[in-house]
Amino acid sequence: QPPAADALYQAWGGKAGIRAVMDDFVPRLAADPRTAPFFVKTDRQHLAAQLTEQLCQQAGGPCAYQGPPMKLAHEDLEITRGDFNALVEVLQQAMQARGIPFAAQNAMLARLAPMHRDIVNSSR
Ligand code: HEM
Repeated sequence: QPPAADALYQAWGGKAGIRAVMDDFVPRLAADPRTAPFFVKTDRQHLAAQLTEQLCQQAGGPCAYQGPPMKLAHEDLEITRGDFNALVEVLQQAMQARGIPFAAQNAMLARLAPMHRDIVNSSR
């Protein structure tokens, strides 16, 4: 029997579980010296809500991210591969802190990783 389409969503504890990780993740992004400069003016509640919709959708949950496409959302930011990797590390810290099972952490990262093509736009 194949895994349910929303197995990853369930492993994350549904939308509330995803939101809890994002509420941990966004303040970490604003605190980590590698990512903080990008988020000085950010509305953290808005970002956590938008990320929740997006990760919920990526996990196969009943959500539809309605925000700007990733290329447009990041085009003025000069994001390098190193910046992207730093954000992934901070996300790993948040997932770990919220007790997301390791396999479910990696499955989510695998779904987000291809977005680097639309987000990394600088080699500085
Ligand atoms: C897979 C990786 C990433 C995902 C899924 C992601 C997702 C998002 C989403 C959903 C938004 C909200 C767009 C909106 O509603 O306007 C956003 C905004 C933003 N992202 Fe990313 N992002 C990623 C990587 C990065 C990286 C690597 C950086 C910089 C280190 C970054 C910096 C920002 C900033 C500064 C904003 C704007 C926040 C604001 O409204 O002030 N993102 N991102």
